[in-house]
Amino acid sequence: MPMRDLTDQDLKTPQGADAPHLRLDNVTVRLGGRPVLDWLDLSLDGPGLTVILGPNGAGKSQLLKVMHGLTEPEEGHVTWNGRPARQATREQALVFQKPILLRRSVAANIDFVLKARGLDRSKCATLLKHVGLLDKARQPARALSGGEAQRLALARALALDPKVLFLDEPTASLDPGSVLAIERIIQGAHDRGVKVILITHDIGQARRLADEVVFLHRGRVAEQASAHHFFATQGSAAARDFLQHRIVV
Ligand SMILES: Nc1ncnc2c1ncn2[C@@H]1O[C@H](COP(=O)(O)OP(=O)(O)OP(=O)(O)O)[C@@H](O)[C@H]1O
Repeated sequence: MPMRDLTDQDLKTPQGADAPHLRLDNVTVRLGGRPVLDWLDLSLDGPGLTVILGPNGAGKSQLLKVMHGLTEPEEGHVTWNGRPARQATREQALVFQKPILLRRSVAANIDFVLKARGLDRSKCATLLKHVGLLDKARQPARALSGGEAQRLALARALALDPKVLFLDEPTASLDPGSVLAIERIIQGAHDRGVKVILITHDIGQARRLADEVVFLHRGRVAEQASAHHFFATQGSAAARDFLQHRIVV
């Protein structure tokens, strides 16, 4: 594995001329004969950490896939800085709740994406150190614990120097220590100017990390507000019920 000293530059996100601007207009996705995103409108402007909250089945994961350009909506448009979402995927990285790792070493999982994108392969060690996995570099990735695997998935995502990082429940079913370790990595990316869009069911995590909250209900944006405002005063009964751990209808 190529090794060299750490530099600040290794983890610095290249800043484009613009902070990212996302627009979804009238987005509809139907699955199994029913709309899971239903004429949805949403704008996310500038950097910061946006948390997407909502009950099970609200359409959060589908929304993330549409924003990332992985799924084409049947109706409507998704644009990043005016370009169709599918043309912006190389500036973005997505981490799923259950990371899919190559049957190779921990280091090879990072090296693979650096090589594939023609990026500086010598930053592999830097990234592994950043997520606390340098001592496991030569171990099989498939033997990592859930929390370690998720940290490797984050390192692999950060290897792409994304301007936007999509995270779909990255800390689900992890212990509190692992959750905090991953939150520190997410916060670090946010502090370096990466736009982070995070789905979580952990309200404490949303309070700790969010600059802005988007509350999704039945495939539509029920609320969008600064985190401070959202947690102080919810504008919809659905969001109030959600925060009070009541069943959202
Ligand atoms: N392939 C599919 N075929 C039919 N329906 C689907 C399919 N994938 C997802 N759905 C439905 O779409 C709806 C939205 O799913 P999605 O996974 O986006 O919800 P979510 O808000 O992320 O839920 P959760 O919090 O449980 O992860 C759900 O009702 C789900 O059952």
